[in-house]
Amino acid sequence: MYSTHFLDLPPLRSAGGSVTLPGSKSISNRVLLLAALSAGETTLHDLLDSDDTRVMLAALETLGCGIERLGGHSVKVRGLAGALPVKAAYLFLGNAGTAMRPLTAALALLAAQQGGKFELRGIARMHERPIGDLVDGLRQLGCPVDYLGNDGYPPLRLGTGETAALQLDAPIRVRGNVSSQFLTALLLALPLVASQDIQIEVVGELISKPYIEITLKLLARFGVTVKREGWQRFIIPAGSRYTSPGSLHVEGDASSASYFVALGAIAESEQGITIQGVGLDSIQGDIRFVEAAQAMGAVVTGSANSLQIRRGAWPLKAIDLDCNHIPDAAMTLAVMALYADGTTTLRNIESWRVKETDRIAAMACELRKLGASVEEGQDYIKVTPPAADGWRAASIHTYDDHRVAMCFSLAAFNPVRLPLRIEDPKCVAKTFPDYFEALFSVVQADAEDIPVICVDGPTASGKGTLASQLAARLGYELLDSGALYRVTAHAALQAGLTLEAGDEAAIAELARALPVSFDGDRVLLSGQDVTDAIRSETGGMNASKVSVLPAVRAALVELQHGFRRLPGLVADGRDMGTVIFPEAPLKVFLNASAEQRAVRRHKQLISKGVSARLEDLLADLKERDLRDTTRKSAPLLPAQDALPLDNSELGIEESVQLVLSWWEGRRPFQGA
Ligand SMILES: Nc1ncnc2c1ncn2[C@@H]1O[C@H](COP(=O)(O)OP(=O)(O)O)[C@@H](O)[C@H]1O
Ligand SMILES: Nc1ccn([C@@H]2O[C@H](COP(=O)(O)OP(=O)(O)O)[C@@H](O)[C@H]2O)c(=O)n1
Repeated sequence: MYSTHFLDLPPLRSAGGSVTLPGSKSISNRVLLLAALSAGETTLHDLLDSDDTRVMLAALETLGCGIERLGGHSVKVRGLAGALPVKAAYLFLGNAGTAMRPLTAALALLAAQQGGKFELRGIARMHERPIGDLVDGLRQLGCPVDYLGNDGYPPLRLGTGETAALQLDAPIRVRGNVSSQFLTALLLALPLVASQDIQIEVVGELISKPYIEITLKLLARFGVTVKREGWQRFIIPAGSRYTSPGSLHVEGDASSASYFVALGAIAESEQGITIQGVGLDSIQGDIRFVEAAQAMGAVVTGSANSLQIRRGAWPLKAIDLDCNHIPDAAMTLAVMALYADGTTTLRNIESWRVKETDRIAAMACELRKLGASVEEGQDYIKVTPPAADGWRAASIHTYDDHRVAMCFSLAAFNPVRLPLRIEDPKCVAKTFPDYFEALFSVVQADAEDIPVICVDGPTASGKGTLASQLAARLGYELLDSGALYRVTAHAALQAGLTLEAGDEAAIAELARALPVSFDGDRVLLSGQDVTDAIRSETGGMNASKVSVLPAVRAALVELQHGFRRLPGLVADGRDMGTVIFPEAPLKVFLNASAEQRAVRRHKQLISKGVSARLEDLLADLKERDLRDTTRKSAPLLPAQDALPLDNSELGIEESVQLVLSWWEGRRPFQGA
């Protein structure tokens, strides 16, 4: 996951390959609860790992349910078979609506039936999210429920510790036009107490039917078949009992699929995009996004559990669509509209106004930043793409809304090759923590569009420190080119070679196929951790010796170019700006006095428990400087367009901030 303040996407060119989607949030939390309420053990595979599911798992453990994490995205749940081993508990449910509502219903009923007492709380925002309709329904059933804060909102106390008689004769009436999660909560909970037929009556038109359908299908997997009359009446048959299906795979999230369906429709591609984990048999309503994408031009084929998408019509075809059936995925259509041949109108989307943010206002504002013309109504949005010369490099504000962040990433395919900034990219954690990693695994940019920041300079000037900080703040890849010379020298010595010109060809051959890999800050040679060996002062001196040999330098060029990957690169070395990435948009030449550098290195070594004499270090460092600056091949010199930075008097953070401000000055996102 990218936890940076922002993530800059270079202009993207094409796409192709396969992505596996994280599990559906709605399904994950429903099956966790169902498995916990069932008799028997259930192994759940492909669960979503997110804030909401973590909260649910913790709550179930508190309630005495056995949870065994099997690694990957699998857990084994030992069900409670409807019994309450823990009769009193305090549950903190964060901001997880998909945990708060169903747990409220289930625990209120079980507390009344078995004499329990539970307190359910969340974060402040959770205490502003209404729950009154559900509480009214539970009170009709005879469950004692108390508001501990404001009436109509969590926190709640469920039960009194005594049993209470349940009234199951009269139909329970719930309003259909409020959150379908209340109806889902009752449907999940009532089979626990179905000593007789129990009826739920929906008053008014039921919204979000696809989500109720998911609930009913999952109940059936756990052995409970609810009868329904249209969408107005649901009957839970007497004697219903949850039984474990043994194991169950959670489908990939169909709303998350929309970004990759759109990607397939937008990007040039030889092989197309394949989505694994969700397909045409999906039980999720948002799978119907596929039809909307097809109407805009996507060519989609699929099987039960996967989808293949290719670009069809280009430009995309503008559409006019009622999006009531796919409210979440429809945001993706608003971004696809940037590539359409006219004005796209998305109607019946008033629910966007009350989601994570006012999504109609948010989409309109951000689309306009890109240059689109947007008309916004109470329940619709009309998007007209920018003219070819009307596109702007925008910094997209994401409103703590995962879907805004994900759908706008597709604007990086703009035809005028402008980069795009996504603010607060970690907001995708709500449903798809590794969204950007998944995106980068299937998209390509032209190498010259992938930005490189070069940090060159002499030993102990702070290059490594500065470069790794820059990479961390920008979410960029890091190239520690010195490590490659260090590993080459190490491999040469291991192979019995000298580090002199006589062995140049042999060392170069080794370097050309160097089996080096990086694992965090560990350096591996043929899978063996050689970090400590190469990071020694002798390792540095040996590197300096092999780095003089032109054939060795040439042999390492391709390996270094390979580090230029999405979304960008910070490269640290001696010749990054002069030889390896001469067209890099920012080059920094770092320096500090030899004495300062010797003191820094001395401190660094002492802190690692390595004893060293300052005078020796100063002499070594001067020797290395001399060799690096006077060698014939790629000597240590500032590139002509490098910005010098003498950090003798600057702290680390000051240096980092200064270079970040230089970088910002070269980015096109004005006023970001
Ligand atoms: N601007 C700075 N001010 C003070 N110390 C620094 C600064 N930059 C780096 N250092 C310290 O100097 C030492 C050498 O830095 P390092 O990044 O390893 O240098 P290089 O990669 O250029 O050899 C480290 O202990 C680091 O914490
Ligand atoms: N791009 C590079 C990087 C390192 N090197 C050589 O490799 C040696 C070790 O590099 P390094 O960056 O790991 O060393 P320090 O600056 O951290 O001491 C340097 O002294 C250079 O001689 C190089 O020639 N070109």
